[in-house]
Amino acid sequence: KEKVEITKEQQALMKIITDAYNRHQIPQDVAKKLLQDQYSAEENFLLLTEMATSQVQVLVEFTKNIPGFLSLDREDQIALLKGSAVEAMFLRSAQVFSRKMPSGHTEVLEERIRKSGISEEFITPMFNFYKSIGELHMVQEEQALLTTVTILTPDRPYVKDQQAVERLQETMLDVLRKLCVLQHPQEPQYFARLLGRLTELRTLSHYHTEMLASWRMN
Ligand SMILES: O=C(NC1CCCCC1)[C@H](C1CCCCC1)n1c(-c2ccc(-n3cccn3)nc2)nc2cc(F)c(F)cc21
Repeated sequence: KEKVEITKEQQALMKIITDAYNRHQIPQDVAKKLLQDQYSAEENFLLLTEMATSQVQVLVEFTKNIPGFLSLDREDQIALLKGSAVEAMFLRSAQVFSRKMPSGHTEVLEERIRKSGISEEFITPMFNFYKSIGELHMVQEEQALLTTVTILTPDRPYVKDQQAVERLQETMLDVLRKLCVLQHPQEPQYFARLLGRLTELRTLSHYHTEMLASWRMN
């Protein structure tokens, strides 16, 4: 069995990305807001647009800290951000939902989201995704690297130099793979499960436009 070891450079890379990921949290905690009050479908829709907008700004700031990202072609940087914004938003929502909360809070939060105005057909796939992320019990380094791998997806629309993005993504995947082996030694398939979530994430993100269009306003 080969000894898996994270190099000094990979350690430094992971620290930069994790610190940036933790620094760029959403300003006010939306989970707390949703637990405090019940909002109308219109208010929830507005809250979602506000959260999604601030999340995009957070995402732009975060990508500036991904070593090598700013060396990519400028237009490719924009194509990667545009292509990953919705996935990053659902991934962050899943991580917010999976956070350890006082008992009973997650159930209330789930109920508030179920009743927020999202149409029925999207509720199940969305919560299936949230729960499958929760079951992974990711450490924060894994969360930060998974978001980074999602942003550095070479086959987004309009990306010109896919090789350059692929090289960056490979670098991140190598660190993430080693981290998974070290963090979850009993589960050799953990890394593969983690990447499988990205497929589920992409599918969920295809519903995004329809989810907004079908928001049940009273
Ligand atoms: O604010 C949210 N997510 C943000 C976005 C940025 C980063 C942080 C979280 C929302 C929220 C807006 C108010 C109503 C109720 C939902 N949220 C969502 C969500 C629901 C639907 C959508 N849709 C996307 C297109 C159509 N629907 N996106 C996110 N899941 C959540 C899970 C939580 F634990 C949770 F706490 C909130 C969550």
